Amino acid sequence: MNDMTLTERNVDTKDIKIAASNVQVHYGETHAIKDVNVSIEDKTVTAFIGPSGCGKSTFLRCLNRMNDTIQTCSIKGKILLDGEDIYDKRVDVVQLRAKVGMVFQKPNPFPKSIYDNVAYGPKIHGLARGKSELDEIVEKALRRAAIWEEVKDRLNAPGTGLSGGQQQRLCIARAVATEPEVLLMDEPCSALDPIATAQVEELIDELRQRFSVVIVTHSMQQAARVSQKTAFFHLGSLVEFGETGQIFTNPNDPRTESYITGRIG
Ligand SMILES: Nc1ncnc2c1ncn2[C@@H]1O[C@H](COP(=O)(O)OP(=O)(O)OP(=O)(O)O)[C@@H](O)[C@H]1O
Repeated sequence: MNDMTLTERNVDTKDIKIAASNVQVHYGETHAIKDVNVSIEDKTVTAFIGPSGCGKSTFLRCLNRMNDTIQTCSIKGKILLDGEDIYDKRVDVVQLRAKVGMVFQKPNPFPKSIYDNVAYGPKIHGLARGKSELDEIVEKALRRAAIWEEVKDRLNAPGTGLSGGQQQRLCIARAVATEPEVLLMDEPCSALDPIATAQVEELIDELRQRFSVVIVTHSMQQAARVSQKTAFFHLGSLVEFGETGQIFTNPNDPRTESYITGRIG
């Protein structure tokens, strides 16, 4: 190995996981996303911030075609996952959503056992060859979501019987069980108390060792704590995107500054 190779390896060039270009979203007449271009890096937490109604959730949902289910919603532009167009007609949306998993604002476990909540995805995607392999996948996912110790003795109890914070970690376990490459989180802590929020935030930091996490949050403190990259949206436009530290301490755009100092929002 020569010196050149060593130098090149030391350069922090993260792979681009998702590249969105010229994305426009309409709900009927409402122009919700206006010409957004952004690259989401692998093994990075990217936070989407901005005032209510600015399009954060809409844009997040474009990244795994969650908006497909909304009749009035039309999307233009291009979103590439590892260079492949996710809106290509040949894309299997169920497979896409296994690769690009999602955790919602309100914990939404299925009305099934804790075990079945996590086993469901791996089962439908044929990830386990038998019961013991499925057991292993379920345990691994619950461990990764930092909830295994709390539920290992009651795997057959209903998921809906857990506390809010536990339910949210169960939903994270369900999302990671299919070995996603990207995890989208839409205000995942807004229904949680400060202790459960801290647990989920810690978990987000661990999850990014394995894949890329995109989180919509209303809490600027949370964005500053968990993310490395921040995107500020305003009235459907992506106003500013950059290193989280820079966005919060030295924003380039006056609108970003107004938002982070509490003047708009
Ligand atoms: N299903 C829908 N049908 C019609 N309009 C919608 C729909 N979902 C969102 N919108 C509109 O699109 C715009 C962007 O909404 P979106 O929920 O993406 O914003 P947001 O930044 O996530 O807001 P919040 O922080 O309040 O959740 C808003 O004008 C909203 O009213």
